Amino acid sequence: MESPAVEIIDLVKRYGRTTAIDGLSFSAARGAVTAILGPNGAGKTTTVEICEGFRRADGGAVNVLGLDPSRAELRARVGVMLQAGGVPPAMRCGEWLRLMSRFHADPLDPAALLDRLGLTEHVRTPYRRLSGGQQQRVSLAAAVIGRPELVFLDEPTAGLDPQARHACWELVDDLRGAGVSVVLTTHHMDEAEKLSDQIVIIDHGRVVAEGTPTSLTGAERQLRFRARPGLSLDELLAALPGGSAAKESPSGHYIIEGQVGPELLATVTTWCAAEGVTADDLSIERRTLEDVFLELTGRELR
Ligand SMILES: Nc1ncnc2c1ncn2[C@@H]1O[C@H](COP(=O)(O)OP(=O)(O)OP(=O)(O)O)[C@@H](O)[C@H]1O
Repeated sequence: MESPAVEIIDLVKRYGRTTAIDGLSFSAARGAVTAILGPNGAGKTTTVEICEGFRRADGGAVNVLGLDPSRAELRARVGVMLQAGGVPPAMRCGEWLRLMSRFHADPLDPAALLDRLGLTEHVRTPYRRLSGGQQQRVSLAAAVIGRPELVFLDEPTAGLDPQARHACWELVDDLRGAGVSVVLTTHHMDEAEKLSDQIVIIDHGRVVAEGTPTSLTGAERQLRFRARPGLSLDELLAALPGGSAAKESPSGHYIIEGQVGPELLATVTTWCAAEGVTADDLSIERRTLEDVFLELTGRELR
């Protein structure tokens, strides 16, 4: 049987007295997009850098395309987009990409790739003169130029404007369409939900949840609305069908769960009217990935 694109078993990584990765295990399937999510400092970049062969683990096992990440033969088969840098500052981005393409047997056309990522007018611009978002796009292009079997993208859309984000999403979709395995990290929950087949949420160097976007968010719908903070939900709960739940989270945002149908909707709006409040932005929708993420990893800042 073919090995997964990435297999991580009981991974441990320490920096001095900090245990950054603490027994992490998950697999990323071939031909799929796997998103690694987690709060700042959760261990995403460390994990990806170990998979890329840039860092050594202190324990556990990592296999990339069935091989140890340090194996030189992986360089031609794996594309890597780093969170920052990696490009000589004085190098023009067109030149850089042409140079990168020469390391590969069957590269993509550098000019077409730059065009796709909206960089054509900057081909002669030295890397250091590009904006942060443009530099990101050059790094993304360099990661995929060699038609890799597997691509690691560390926060590929951080700092990108909406147009560039969409171009990046399309590129990731095309990679999947071409059978490429993609492992990415992101802080954008909408991006993870939209792009990925599999999501792994990590915190404190361990997996706290994994699954498809739908298996994580569940199929059940919620009723949500905004109103003044501090409404007393006890009376509302008493009026709702048994098995319903009501909470205010965060302040001024109300979420009602249960049999979300006409009866529940009518009860909530009638109750709001009796309280003299208007239920703003009232909607019925599934839990979002962000809800799940915050429930699992908490609301404190890291
Ligand atoms: N080179 C290093 N030396 C010492 N500690 C480090 C080093 N790199 C990371 N750490 C620590 O390891 C932990 C995990 O960091 P890592 O960068 O992997 O997290 P992350 O999930 O990628 O975070 P972010 O979302 O902020 O990019 C953090 O506590 C961080 O402070």
